[in-house]
Amino acid sequence: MSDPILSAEGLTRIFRVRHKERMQDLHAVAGVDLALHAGQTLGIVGESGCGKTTLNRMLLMLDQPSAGTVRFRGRPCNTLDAAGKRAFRRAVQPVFQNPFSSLDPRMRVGRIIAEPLSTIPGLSRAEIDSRVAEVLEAVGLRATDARRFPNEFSGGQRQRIAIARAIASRPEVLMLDEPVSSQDISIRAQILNILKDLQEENGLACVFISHDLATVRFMADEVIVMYLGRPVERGTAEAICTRPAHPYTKALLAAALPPDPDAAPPELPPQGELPSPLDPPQGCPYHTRCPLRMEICASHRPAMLAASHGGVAACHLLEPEAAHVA
Ligand SMILES: Nc1ncnc2c1ncn2[C@@H]1O[C@H](COP(=O)(O)OP(=O)(O)OP(=O)(O)O)[C@@H](O)[C@H]1O
Repeated sequence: MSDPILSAEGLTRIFRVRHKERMQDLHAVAGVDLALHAGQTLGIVGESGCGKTTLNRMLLMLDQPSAGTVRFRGRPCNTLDAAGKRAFRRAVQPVFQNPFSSLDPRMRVGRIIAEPLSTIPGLSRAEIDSRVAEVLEAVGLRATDARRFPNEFSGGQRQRIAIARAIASRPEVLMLDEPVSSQDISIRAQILNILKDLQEENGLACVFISHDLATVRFMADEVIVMYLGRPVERGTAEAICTRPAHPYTKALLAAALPPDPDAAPPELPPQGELPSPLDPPQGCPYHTRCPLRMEICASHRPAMLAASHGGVAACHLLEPEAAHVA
């Protein structure tokens, strides 16, 4: 396989926050390893607060890790010089969740989309206009929409404008942070299909972040499931969604499936609330909600172990001596 375009080792972000009158460490992301190859889509899934956005911001070089390294084409991002950073900004483009706040309402759509093209030296006005028209059409809008302002468009159209801007500089990687969760259900499939077509036509690599495993399954090749800042399972989207090994992934999957009146209740509903990341449980971080917890889960954090689906999961049930319990 080719070298990864973007990769991370031991990526960790600790925020210092005031809690109950004293300063405390909050481990928003802890020890994430990943590698993104050309043309591949990596899904990152987990419920609100599990660290997805913080991870995305570090991968985009918008936030500094507290520990660990992000690499762009093998080079640590914190060693990139000005030219390296420009190359990174051109190659790695974000699409955020909310196109109402991510598009400047005072700028015409054409200027918004042309912004990332400023990282490409020597482009003429005509070349910029032609690329803007091309990407507007690629997302199903009209070239003449370049003259309009964002508030003249619906939410779904604005997200398409955000996608047009992201692809304008012919990036290698799209970083998609909940790109459809602020959209009406009827618009979601349309935007996901546009993204999938762009991905296939341009060989784009994508990081696709979502709380919804069904959406991630549609978009991603590989999936990392996060819980309280840590990866708890990873594998192919097909494996994770058909043969999940971790009880948390099973719970996410049950929540993502459309309700079936004839089906039995979900096998493993999670119990209780998500613990505070300021006071994470000892041992396995999921043990306080896990219906299959064993004694060891409260005291020992499980290592990532090979799962039968070919990926890995951090669960004591995968240890050979637990086989009789599973
Ligand atoms: N700047 C910050 N300062 C302090 N804590 C933060 C900061 N940013 C995020 N956090 C905390 O880090 C944890 C992870 O947050 P993050 O936004 O990355 O999660 P998420 O999975 O993206 O959730 P959501 O989908 O709700 O955005 C949360 O507990 C959050 O409160």
